[in-house]
Amino acid sequence: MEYIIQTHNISKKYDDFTAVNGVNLNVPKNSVYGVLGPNGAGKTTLISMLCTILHPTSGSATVNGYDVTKHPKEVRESIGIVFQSRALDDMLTGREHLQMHASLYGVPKDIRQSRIDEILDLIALGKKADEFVKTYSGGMKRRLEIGRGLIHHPKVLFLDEPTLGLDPQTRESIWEYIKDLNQNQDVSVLMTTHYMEEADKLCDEVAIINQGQIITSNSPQNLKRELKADTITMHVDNIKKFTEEVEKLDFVRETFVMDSEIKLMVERGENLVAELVNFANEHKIFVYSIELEHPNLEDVFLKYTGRTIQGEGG
Ligand SMILES: Nc1ncnc2c1ncn2[C@@H]1O[C@H](COP(=O)(O)OP(=O)(O)OP(=O)(O)O)[C@@H](O)[C@H]1O
Repeated sequence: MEYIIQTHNISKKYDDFTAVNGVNLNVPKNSVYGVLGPNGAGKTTLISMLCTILHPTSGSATVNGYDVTKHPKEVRESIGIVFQSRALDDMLTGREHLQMHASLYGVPKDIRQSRIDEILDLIALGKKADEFVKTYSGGMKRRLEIGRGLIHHPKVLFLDEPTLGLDPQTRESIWEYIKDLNQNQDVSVLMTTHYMEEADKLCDEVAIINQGQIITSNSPQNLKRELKADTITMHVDNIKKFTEEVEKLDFVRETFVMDSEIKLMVERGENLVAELVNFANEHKIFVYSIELEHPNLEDVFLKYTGRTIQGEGG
């Protein structure tokens, strides 16, 4: 596997406080990779080191094959950065922001105009491209910031909390946009988030970071699978009898009965739905409905840290 970002025991101390503690990351090329963790976990510190904004206290990292401490210039040329702090000037237009950035990032003059048009097309600002940023919606501003990070065709885009503070609808449109960028523009994306749903929808792989350390990493799907805790909820006509019978089955780990519904904790629930309906029929029990739920990334976080991610002030 080819990796676009690799870190080897990278650490950062602020005086005596260790914000990032011996992190090893392997980010596959052309993936969307999520660094997940509560506020203060060390996410921003970690990506700041990868962007050459902060110097590691120890350990090393490469981005696009370049060492972040030995070849910071080459690293910077390889990356686009969209950080949390909004840095748009209300009194400039979207196009002017892109013009400024293109010149800052040394996009050659003869291709600057076409590059700006290309990015404007990509971020779909439409007529708003020539209006002041102060008239933009939250989503438009975020798209402009992302477009600005792409003006010099970086290989890697760093996104720090890309949808922080945005409403659910705008958030979804940014997600689609990031996915599209990754798939159609061959941009690898490293993003931080404390929104589990965001990581689940967007990321090919995630690393869960807590108190400066990676506690686990894998695809969201595998992380959830590892929990082995699917829930099957059934609504049946004779709950008492069904509960008695179903509790005899080996694959049923636990049951919870609520009114006329029973919740069964099982592993790999997708293989058991048909079996449970047949089982009920064999016992002359009518099934009104059956529903399968997989655990979410929030459950994964809870398992590894013993607390919820949002409980940390997210
Ligand atoms: N310049 C600094 N000096 C001292 N401590 C710092 C500094 N910057 C960050 N920290 C501390 O390091 C820890 C990690 O901070 P960091 O910003 O990397 O976390 P984060 O996971 O990005 O959190 P958030 O989601 O809130 O941005 C926090 O406890 C923070 O208070």
